[in-house]
Amino acid sequence: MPLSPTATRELLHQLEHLPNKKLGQNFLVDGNIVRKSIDLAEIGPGSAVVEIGPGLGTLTRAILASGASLWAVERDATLAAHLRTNVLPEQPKLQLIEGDCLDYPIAALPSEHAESGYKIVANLPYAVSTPWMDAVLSGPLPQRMVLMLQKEAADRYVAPHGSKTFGAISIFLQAAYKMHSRHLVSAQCFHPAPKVDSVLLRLDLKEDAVHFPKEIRACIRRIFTLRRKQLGSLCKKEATPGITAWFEHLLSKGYSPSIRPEEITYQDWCELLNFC
Ligand SMILES: C[S@@+](CC[C@H](N)C(=O)[O-])C[C@H]1O[C@@H](n2cnc3c(N)ncnc32)[C@H](O)[C@@H]1O
Repeated sequence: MPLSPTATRELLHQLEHLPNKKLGQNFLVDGNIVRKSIDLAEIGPGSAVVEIGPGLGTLTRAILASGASLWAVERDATLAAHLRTNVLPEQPKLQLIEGDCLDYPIAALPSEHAESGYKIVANLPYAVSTPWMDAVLSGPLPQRMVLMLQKEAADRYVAPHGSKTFGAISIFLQAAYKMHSRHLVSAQCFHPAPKVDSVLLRLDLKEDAVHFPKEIRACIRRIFTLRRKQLGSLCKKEATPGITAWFEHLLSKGYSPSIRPEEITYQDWCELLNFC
């Protein structure tokens, strides 16, 4: 396992591979962070786990060492070939596909595992973390996610209503997940060191998780593209009886007619489902 910057540089040299910035190739080189990710995930024999972007296979091997079964998706052809040659043959519990996580948000996880409870453990490619999360939220929802993320994205996921970063993704995530823990991770834990701050986040599925259907997620996303406008005029624009009735319900609860979308709590956004 290349758990030092030197070993990682050597392996990349052997593979004649330069880390690709566009694919967010910042490889983990810190054993403590790998261990922490596995501890937070609480996985073992019998667990079904999905990993996005296994890269050189560092986190991958640690997940497999726990005894879990793993489904992974890697977009980079060189890294996927490395994993097929050097990791797959010795790891019967690994299923790897070469592809884009936006097309395969939970890799090739079979539907029986997706329905009966699975976890996601990943050091995400930061550029696609939000559209990927949106795809994951289409369901079936994972029981737990332990994710390395750009701090800015993590902040949006857990932003409280009323803050500038509260948006559609905050509503969908907070309706379904509770944040168990959030740790800042130093840039020195990666090779090459990223220029942005990173956070390790654990999210656990709530017992009373609320799942927004696709059309309602699209409607809320449209509303948040005009987040500085008054919610009343945005609801009028949407022009559906459900959203009009929901807005009237908000007014009856004491919200001001000039309220903006970001000032509504995620719980009140969840009530939209009772009207649609
Ligand atoms: C931050 S690195 C993590 C690598 C490895 N898991 C680790 O922790 O060292 C992100 C990984 O995601 C891969 N990747 C980037 N975009 C992807 C996409 N759209 N779909 C699947 N994998 C992607 C990169 O090639 C890279 O291997």
